[in-house]
Order: sequence, then C-alpha cells, then structure tokens
Amino acid sequence: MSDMGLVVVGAAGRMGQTLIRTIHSVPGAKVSAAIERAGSPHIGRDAGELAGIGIINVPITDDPLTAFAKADGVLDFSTPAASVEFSGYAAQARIVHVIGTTGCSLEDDAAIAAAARHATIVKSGNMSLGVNLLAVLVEQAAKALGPDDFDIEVLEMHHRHKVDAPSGTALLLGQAAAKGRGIDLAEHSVRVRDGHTGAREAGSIGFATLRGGSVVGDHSVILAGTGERITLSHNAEDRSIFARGAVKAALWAHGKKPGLYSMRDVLGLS
Ligand SMILES: NC(=O)C1=CN([C@@H]2O[C@H](COP(=O)(O)OP(=O)(O)OC[C@H]3O[C@@H](n4cnc5c(N)ncnc54)[C@H](OP(=O)(O)O)[C@@H]3O)[C@@H](O)[C@H]2O)C=CC1
Ligand SMILES: O=C(O)C1=N[C@H](C(=O)O)C[C@H](O)C1
Repeated sequence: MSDMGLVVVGAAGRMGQTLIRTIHSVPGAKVSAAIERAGSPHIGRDAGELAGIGIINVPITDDPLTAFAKADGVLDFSTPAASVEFSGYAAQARIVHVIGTTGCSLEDDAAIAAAARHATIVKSGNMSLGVNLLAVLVEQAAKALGPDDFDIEVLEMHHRHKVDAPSGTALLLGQAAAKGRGIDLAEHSVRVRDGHTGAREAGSIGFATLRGGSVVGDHSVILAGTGERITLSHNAEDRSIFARGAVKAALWAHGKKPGLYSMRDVLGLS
C-alpha cells in the first residue's frame, strides 16, 4: 500500500513544524502539502527546510482546496476559525481530518460535528498517549472519591504565546472528572476566581491557569480531601508527543467511515 499523503495546515507554526519533522520520520506517511494563510511570509518556502530537516520539495502554499483534493488526510493545529473552514474542505474531499486546535466555541464544535458527516475527523485537546491515559485515571479517581469528601481542581501551565484558557487539555481532564462524577462539566465548572468569591461549592470542578516562558504543557488534577491530597500529573517535555499522536490518529482513521472520533478511540482507551 502507498504511504498516506498528509497535508499540514499551519505548517510554519510551532506544531506545524513539529508535524513536518514527525511525518518525515514515520513509516507509512508522507507530507503531501503544507498550507499557511494567504499573505503569510512563509508562502513559497520549502516546508522541510523551514522545519529544519532540509528540502523535501513541498513548497508552502495558501491553496488548501487543491491540496486537500490530492491528499488522504489533514493534520490541523491552527486556530478555531481555520479548523472550522478546513473541516468543510475535508468533508468536500471525503478525507481524514485530525484536529488538535483548542479554544473552539460550542458553535465551532457544532460546525466540525456537521463536517464529520462526510469527513473522518479525530479531534482532541491533547494528542499524547500520556494525557489520554491520565484522563482515564482521573475519571476513575473522580468516581471513587465523591464530592462530599474530595474537591477537584485542575491546574495548567503553558508557554507565554498560548492564546486560549483553560487549555484544551485542562478541559479534557475536567470532562473526564465530570464523567467520573456523573455530572455536566459546564454546569459545575469554576473557570476563574477573583475577589470575594465565597467558600468553595461542593461538587464544583475548578480551573487555574498559569502562563510563562517556554513551558510545553504541564497539567495536574488535584483531588483535595480533609487531611490528604492526591495529585495526578502530566508534563509534556517535547511537542513531538502531540505530533506522533496526530500521525497515529491519521493512520488509524484512514479507511474508517466518516464520523467524529477522539484520541481515546484511537488509543483503544474508550
Ligand atoms: N491537541 C494537542 O495535542 C495540541 C494542541 N495544540 C493547539 O494547536 C494550536 C496551534 O498551536 P501552535 O502550533 O503552538 O500555534 P502557532 O501559532 O505556532 O501555529 C498556528 C499556525 O497556524 C497558522 N494559521 C492560522 N490561521 C490559518 C489559516 N487560516 N490557514 C493556514 N494557516 C493558518 C498560523 O499562521 P499565522 O501565525 O500567520 O497566523 C500559524 O503558523 C493551538 O490551538 C494549540 O492549543 C498545540 C499543541 C498540542
Ligand atoms: O498551546 C499549546 O502549546 C498546547 N495546547 C494544548 C492544550 O490547549 O491543552 C495541548 C498542549 O498542552 C500544548
């Protein structure tokens, strides 16, 4: 069978460059095109050279439609608006769309779910094996340790360039905790605290966000009881963990029927 041809959108970004390097090193996959937005100073540059692996003869273009028509799948770590647009093109081309973009609104997610009627979409706030396993552990811990005895707080830290908060991973871990407790996260989350907040409401799931420096991604879920505290943590040291997960997701989704899948599906952790 021939290699799966993958388009990298946002190819000049932090994740885009990591994806180019990763695809180049994974058997069974190849970079078929690299996309940046119209007007980007990177248009015309070779995607491999920009990513530091030398020339791979894939010039960065601003023409996703032509690229998608010739590809088997798309790896997309860009912005919510761009991912919504690309999911429509992936649906038109009937191909795989792996979405790592975070910060999507409910409307964005609804548009992506609609595109999944024709595209095979894998979307996750974190593509690493470690975080998805952590989510399973969080769900179990939240189920075992009830709201009368244990309070759940999610703490995250990322680099100074990150634009959305709480992180997609923090929300994914919060969802896992809510699932364990059998509650709806939106109805029980406290995403910001400031000023005279009053005492903590039992059963709520709190979020705290730190930003600074070059931190790739640190997450902790703290289950705080009276006289004891359990902390479940993951520390990302290199973006290649997300890129490897995204390529794995694309290869897994290749040939699967259209639908919206998660990394838990890909990793067999559902
Ligand atoms: N799920 C996961 O495992 C992970 C998710 N992420 C998420 O991925 C996203 C990207 O992160 P990161 O790589 O750090 O961000 P960057 O800003 O470094 O990269 C995003 C890239 O997408 C480009 N882009 C924006 N709009 C378009 C468009 N319409 N067409 C083509 N390209 C476009 C940007 O170009 P320009 O700068 O010119 O706007 C930029 O090059 C974030 O949402 C982040 O949270 C990150 C790591 C792991
Ligand atoms: O923006 C990032 O860098 C990251 N974003 C994802 C998130 O929002 O959780 C995943 C990872 O933590 C890095």
